[in-house]
Amino acid sequence: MADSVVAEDQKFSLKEVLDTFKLCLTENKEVYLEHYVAGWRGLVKFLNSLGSVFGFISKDAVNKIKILVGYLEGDNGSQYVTIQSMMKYELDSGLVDLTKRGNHPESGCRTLLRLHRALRWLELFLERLRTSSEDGKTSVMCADAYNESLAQHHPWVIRKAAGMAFCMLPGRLAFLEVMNVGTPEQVVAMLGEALPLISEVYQITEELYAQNNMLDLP
Ligand SMILES: CCCCCCCCCCCCC/C=C/[C@@H](O)[C@H](COP(=O)(O)O)NC(=O)CCCCCCCCCCCCCCC
Repeated sequence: MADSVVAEDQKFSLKEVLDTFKLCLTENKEVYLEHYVAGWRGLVKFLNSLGSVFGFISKDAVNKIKILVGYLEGDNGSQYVTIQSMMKYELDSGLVDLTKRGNHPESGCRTLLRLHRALRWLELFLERLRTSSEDGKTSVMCADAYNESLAQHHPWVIRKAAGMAFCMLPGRLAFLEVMNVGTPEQVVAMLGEALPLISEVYQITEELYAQNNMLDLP
């Protein structure tokens, strides 16, 4: 993918993603948009390294990353430092389509909500991977995590395409290897470190959207 947001030749490392999620929270538990987006960039790198069947998924993620980077680097970038400040700014300025898509189809809030839902999938999937046995099937772990989370927000045709892509996932060992951490035991240990961070960022964001009645933004 010739894309400046996620260059193809960059190698994925789980450590890098872990580090970006570590940077995500401010002292008073707000979520830095810059690091959140950087975490997603790292994950997309991983997805790209798995092959072109996942292209339609990474393309959508990259589009959403680009929208958010556009805001971060735009004239009102200072309003987009944290998810909290973004939400306040967009709501106060009437920049969010709350019930149906209209003048603001690509608000930061609705765009980030899509990635946020995908973060729940990631959390569920990585937890399955972490606790799986040697003969565990990544395709099944991935599909179970998806059905429990993101699938509820996707129409039939996307669910179907996603289901087909999952079947192309490498087996557990090969999968752990692409993470570039070391032995399977070391990957499992690092997942154990990464998951609470991902989970905390997810929970904080989820509560924020819930408090503002924005969990169903169109
Ligand atoms: C490792 C295998 C990767 C499987 C990825 C599982 C998620 C499957 C998602 C399928 C999304 C299909 C693409 C289209 C989505 C959009 O319709 C839909 C709605 O957007 P809209 O309201 O703007 O229309 N978009 C979304 O829900 C956002 C999807 C974002 C998916 C990002 C997935 C990144 C996966 C990263 C893999 C990392 C693996 C773990 C490594 C440590």
